[in-house]
Amino acid sequence: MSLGSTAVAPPRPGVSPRRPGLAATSPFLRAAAGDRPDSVPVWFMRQAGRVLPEYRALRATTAMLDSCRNADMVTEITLQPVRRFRPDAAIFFSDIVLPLAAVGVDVDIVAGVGPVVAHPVRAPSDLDVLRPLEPGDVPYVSEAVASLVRELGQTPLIGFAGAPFTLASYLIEGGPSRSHTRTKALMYAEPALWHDLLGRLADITAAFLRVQVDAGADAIQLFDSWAGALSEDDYLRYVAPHSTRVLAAFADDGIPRIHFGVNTGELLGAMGTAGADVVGVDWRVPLDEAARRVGPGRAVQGNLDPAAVFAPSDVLAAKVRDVCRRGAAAPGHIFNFGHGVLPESDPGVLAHIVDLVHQF
Ligand SMILES: Cc1c2[nH]c(c1CCC(=O)O)Cc1[nH]c(c(CCC(=O)O)c1C)Cc1[nH]c(c(CCC(=O)O)c1C)Cc1[nH]c(c(C)c1CCC(=O)O)C2
Repeated sequence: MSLGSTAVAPPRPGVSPRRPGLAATSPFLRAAAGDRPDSVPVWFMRQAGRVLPEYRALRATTAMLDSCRNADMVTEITLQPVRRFRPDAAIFFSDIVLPLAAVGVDVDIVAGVGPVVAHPVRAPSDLDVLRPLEPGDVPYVSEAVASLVRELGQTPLIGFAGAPFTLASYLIEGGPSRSHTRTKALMYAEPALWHDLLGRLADITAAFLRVQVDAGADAIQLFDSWAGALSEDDYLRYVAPHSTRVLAAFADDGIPRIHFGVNTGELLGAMGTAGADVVGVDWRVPLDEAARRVGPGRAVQGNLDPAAVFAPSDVLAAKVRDVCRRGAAAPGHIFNFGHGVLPESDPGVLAHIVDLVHQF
């Protein structure tokens, strides 16, 4: 398989290309496929970085996006939480804005703030910078994925990307936003510009995921973190067609596709229909109810409140068991938080949660 070519990879149903047999043995891959492994698989969104002193030490003198462009650092940071917590999957260390920077968008990640875009998208000419992403734009990604697949042994690697709506929000607002006001204003007032923008972002997202999958990623997660800001009607009209196109590009790869957003209780069915094998659920909807909303044939991922790590240990244990019990209502369940690990979390408590889930 040539990373430099645009040829479509041959289908490899249910089998990891670099690690044949993993699909049958990995609890994470089995649950994603709707099966019930002996123990409930668990990993944590944002497990790579944030809470680990060894991450902070490694990152001390390197800017966030520069660390994402260094294959050795990406490999090491991805492995750090795997060594500490022994989760059932690793998540690739990168960021949702990395592919935007790789095609030439002037974006940086400001500590404590998040992504900041120098020239927000406001007019048709602002779209010119959003050219297609080529594998050669992100050589460090294929290099890091390949070395991780060698290092991880039996632990599957999750590749990821930001979904078109969430990326569009950063591009239009110029940075993080609570209300997504400018984003919605453009969506309602200029539908042609909106669909041109989301179409370009879908292409970039699919190309970024393709690089990770062709290099050996065993699963993908599409983060539409801010889709919960939309009504179902608007989601279906303005967003779902583009996310569907991204996920459809991996229909023949035989790898699980996870689709996640925050505050998406009313969108769970729609996000599943957009082409996911696994729907990520935040902590606001109990998992048995979420499984009902997602509908048959799809697994769920979630959904412990990330703030539960600050609860007394008996309260935490009861909450973990409750999530596991309710998750059994779905065809498959992957334990996770309902959103990313909070930066103040104690790494020891995270390791304890992994043990609790495995003992369930
Ligand atoms: C919205 C979003 C972003 N990035 C991401 C999302 C979607 C997930 C979600 O909803 O939380 C996804 C992401 N970002 C990062 C990962 C790495 C893998 C992982 O551990 O999950 C993943 C999967 C690394 C990161 N991305 C970022 C950090 C922190 C940078 C640092 O250590 O200084 C990490 C480890 C920075 C970032 N990047 C972004 C934000 C909001 C921030 C936080 C800013 C801050 O609080 O300082 C954009």
